[in-house]
Amino acid sequence: MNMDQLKRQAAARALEEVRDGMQLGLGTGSTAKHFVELLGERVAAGLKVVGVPTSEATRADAERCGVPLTTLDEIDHLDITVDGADEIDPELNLIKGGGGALLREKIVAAASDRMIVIADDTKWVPTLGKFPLPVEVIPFGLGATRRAIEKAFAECGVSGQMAVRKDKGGHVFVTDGGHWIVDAQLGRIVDPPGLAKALSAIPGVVEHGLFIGLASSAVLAGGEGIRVIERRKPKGDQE
Ligand SMILES: O=C[C@H](O)[C@H](O)[C@H](O)COP(=O)(O)O
Repeated sequence: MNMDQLKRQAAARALEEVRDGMQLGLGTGSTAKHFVELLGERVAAGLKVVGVPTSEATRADAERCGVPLTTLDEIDHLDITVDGADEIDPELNLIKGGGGALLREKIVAAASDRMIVIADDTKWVPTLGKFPLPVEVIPFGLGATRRAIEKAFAECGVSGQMAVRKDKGGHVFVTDGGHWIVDAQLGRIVDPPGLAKALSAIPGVVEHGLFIGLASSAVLAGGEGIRVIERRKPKGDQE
């Protein structure tokens, strides 16, 4: 089975949790796209749900697949968000934002009763950090923001190269929110909750790709089948 088939399997397993009448957060990326497509098939067969997309790309996919959409202004909570991840650790802390959608993804995940992370099992890591950590920043004053980020890294016992993300054409990548992304090659993040807190406190940092205490479960598809890992601590508990 190839990687794409594994991603689709994980998406199909998460879909089993969806019930009629649910309000869903729709993640972004190649794995979440499978979920939106499979959800669209269920909607066509009569399932009644509404979704809040976490990016313009997912909005377009959902519209194409016939999934009815709403916003967090029109509804007051989401039952489940299903989203992919770039790395998942045994505490179900995540690195997200490889596709640049981390800000909306985090807003949507935080508004959800449950967040189910779907992935092929190569995303499962003992320690976060091999995948470059995306930090979404305001372009104004970027030099000062970068220095503050470096200081936060040092205080949290990590260091590494930082680079402003570029698109395929070599232009600065601009997020759906109109911001830029700095990717930091940290290697090994020893204290993800501590680093998340330090980055969130920096003016100029809009959001970062550390998702701490947000995932309720992870569905990992691998050569030997599907593993579902439940979070031990309640949602929002960062200790
Ligand atoms: O910004 C993008 C998201 O955080 C994605 O969920 C993450 O990058 C994983 O994407 P994929 O399923 O394509 O590996």
